[in-house]
Amino acid sequence: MYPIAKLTGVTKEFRNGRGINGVDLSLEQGDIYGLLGPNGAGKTTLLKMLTGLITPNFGSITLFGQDRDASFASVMRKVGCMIESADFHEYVTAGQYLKLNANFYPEVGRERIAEVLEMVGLETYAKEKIGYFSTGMKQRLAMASSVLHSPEFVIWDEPTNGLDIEGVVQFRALVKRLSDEQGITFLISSHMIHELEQLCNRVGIINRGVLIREGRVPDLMSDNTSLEQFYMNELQRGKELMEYGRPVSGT
Ligand SMILES: Nc1ncnc2c1ncn2[C@@H]1O[C@H](COP(=O)(O)OP(=O)(O)OP(=O)(O)O)[C@@H](O)[C@H]1O
Repeated sequence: MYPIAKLTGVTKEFRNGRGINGVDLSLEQGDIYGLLGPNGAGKTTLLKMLTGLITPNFGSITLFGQDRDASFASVMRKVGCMIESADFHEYVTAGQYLKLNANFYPEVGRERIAEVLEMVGLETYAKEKIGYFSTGMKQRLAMASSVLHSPEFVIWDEPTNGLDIEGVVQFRALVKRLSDEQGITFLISSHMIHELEQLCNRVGIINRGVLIREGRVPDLMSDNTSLEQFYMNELQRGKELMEYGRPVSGT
C-alpha cells in the first residue's frame, strides 16, 4: 500500500530567507496526523506545498502514490483542504455557497450539501447570508465545504480557530467519525495541543522550518506526562542546540 502523502526533502526558501527546510514526511492511510509548531514555524507553508499553492524549491511530493504535479487533477480530486481563512462572498447564503462549490463535482447533490451542513452543526443556517455569520460559523462552513466531495485525505490548517467549546467538541467527533467510518486520512495543524493529543495517532513538531521530531503519540509521550510537556521539552532542546551546540538542561 502506498503512502497517502509523501514528502521527500521538501524545501522552500522565501526571499526573506525563511520557509521550510528538507522535510521528509509520510502519511499512511487512516492516520490522523497533527502538525505542531510555534508561530512562523512553517506549518501553513508545508500544507500549502502539499496542495500545490506554493511550489517547493527542492524535493518531491507524492499523493496516493503518484507524483503530485504529474497527476495534479486526479490526485487533488481526492483531497479536501482548508488552509487559512476562507474568502466568502458575504451576500450568498451558506447553502448557495456550497451549491456553487458543488458545481465542480457532478456527483455532489442537494442531499450531500444538507449532510455536510449537518456534520458541522450549521443545518439551521443553510438559508442565512454568510455576511451574518460569526468567525466560528464561517470556520464551520469552510470545513463543510472542504469535505463536500467526500475526499479521502483532508488537510485542515488550524480548524478550531474561532470555534466555541461545543464547536471544538463537534470538530473532534467529526474527525473521529470520518476516520472510523470512512478511513479518511487527516493532516491537521493546530496550536490546540490538548485537542491533538486526544485526536491524533501521530504528530510532528516543526520549528524554524525543520521537522524536528515526529512519531506515534504514545511513543513520543512515553517519557512525558503530556504531549504539551514533550513539545515544550523539544523546543527547549532545539533552543539549547542552537545556542550551545548541545542540550544542557537534560531535556
Ligand atoms: N509568501 C511569503 N513570503 C515571505 N515569507 C513568508 C511567506 N509565507 C510565509 N513566510 C514566512 O515563512 C515562515 C513560515 O510561515 P508559516 O505561515 O508557514 O508559519 P506557521 O507555522 O503556519 O505560523 P502560524 O502558527 O503563525 O500560523 C514565517 O517566518 C513567515 O513569515
